[in-house]
Amino acid sequence: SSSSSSSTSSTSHNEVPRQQQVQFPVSKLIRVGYYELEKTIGNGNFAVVKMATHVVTKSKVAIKIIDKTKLNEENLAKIFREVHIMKRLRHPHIIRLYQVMETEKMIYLVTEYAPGGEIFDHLVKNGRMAEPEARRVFHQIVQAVHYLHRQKVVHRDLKAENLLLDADNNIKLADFGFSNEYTPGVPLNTWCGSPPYAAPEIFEGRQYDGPRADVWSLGVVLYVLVCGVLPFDGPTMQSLRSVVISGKFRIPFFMSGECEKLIRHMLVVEPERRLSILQILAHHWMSGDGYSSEPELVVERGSPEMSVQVSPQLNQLVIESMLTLPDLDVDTLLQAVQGNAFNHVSAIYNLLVDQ
Ligand SMILES: CC1(C)C(=O)N([C@H]2C=Cc3c(O)cccc32)c2nc(Nc3ccccc3)ncc21
Repeated sequence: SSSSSSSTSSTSHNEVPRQQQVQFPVSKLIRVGYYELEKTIGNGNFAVVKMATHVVTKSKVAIKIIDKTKLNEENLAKIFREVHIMKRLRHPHIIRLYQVMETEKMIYLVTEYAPGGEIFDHLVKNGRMAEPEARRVFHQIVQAVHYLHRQKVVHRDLKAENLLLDADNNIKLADFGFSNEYTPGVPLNTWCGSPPYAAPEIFEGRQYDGPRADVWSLGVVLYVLVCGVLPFDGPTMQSLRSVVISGKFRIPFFMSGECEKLIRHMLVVEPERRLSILQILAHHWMSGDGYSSEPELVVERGSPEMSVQVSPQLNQLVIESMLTLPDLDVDTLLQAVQGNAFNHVSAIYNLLVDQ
């Protein structure tokens, strides 16, 4: 029931007291670690992803909650590989892993939250992108994949559904479930990714060069951004397979000549003849109409910025953490200060630094 508030000092006597809003009791807060769980943003077969807020920093994060008891050996190994890879990545256009919490039955991956959702949904809602917008977005995607390949990681599941957007409509590459480390020159052979984005050599079940297969998927992504539809599609896997292997796709009237050239040099059936990432970045369409590609800040692995600098702000924070979160043990603090930890204190530090 609503209670009428007896008005306070500011109201003169003849004013009718304000009807106070009906106050609902605060819903029962579910806390995991130092995070309060909020709405569900994704449901996978073994995982649910929820938005959450850090109780100290008030930062918004996403938490991927995985029930280990529902996973077989293979999927469990995939999760640990995903975590192992994400721990090594630090790039403005790749979702950042902040913290890993594990109990007997559950794993909680605390990551950066991308409020803009999937670029796929953005295309469904707004239709195909104008080329200048597609150029800005695709440039960020190529930079993220270029960074991955420099870290000797292939994504293997690049698709519009895994390209998330942050609050400023910048790209945040997500979902490293299929990604893997690779050794240049050593071919891979695991069938991966989403069929409409998969390279011909993968459909043929042949061994394939990881980075070149990612480049094919990037070609499909660029086509989707500019056209709003898939270049290769079909009612059955068999018909899709044959159209991909044929390498035949249609260029709509509205696509610029430069964009067509770039796409035709990425969607090449022969992996060896496909453009490399560097050639894509150097392509005329990528610079476009005076598109100034300012170099993005990239924290390379092993660089001094990568290891946590014990800064005054961290010291201050450690003290505050001790005060507000009494049940922190000392080695959590020590690990965080040494850097490359993914625990409560390093999460607080990195969430504040990124804020
Ligand atoms: C933890 C992580 C990286 C993740 O696993 N997901 C899931 C959840 C939904 C989903 C998807 O729809 C596509 C890819 C990844 C995901 C995330 N989703 C978001 N934002 C979002 C916001 C509105 C709609 C969709 C995604 N931020 C971070 C993540």
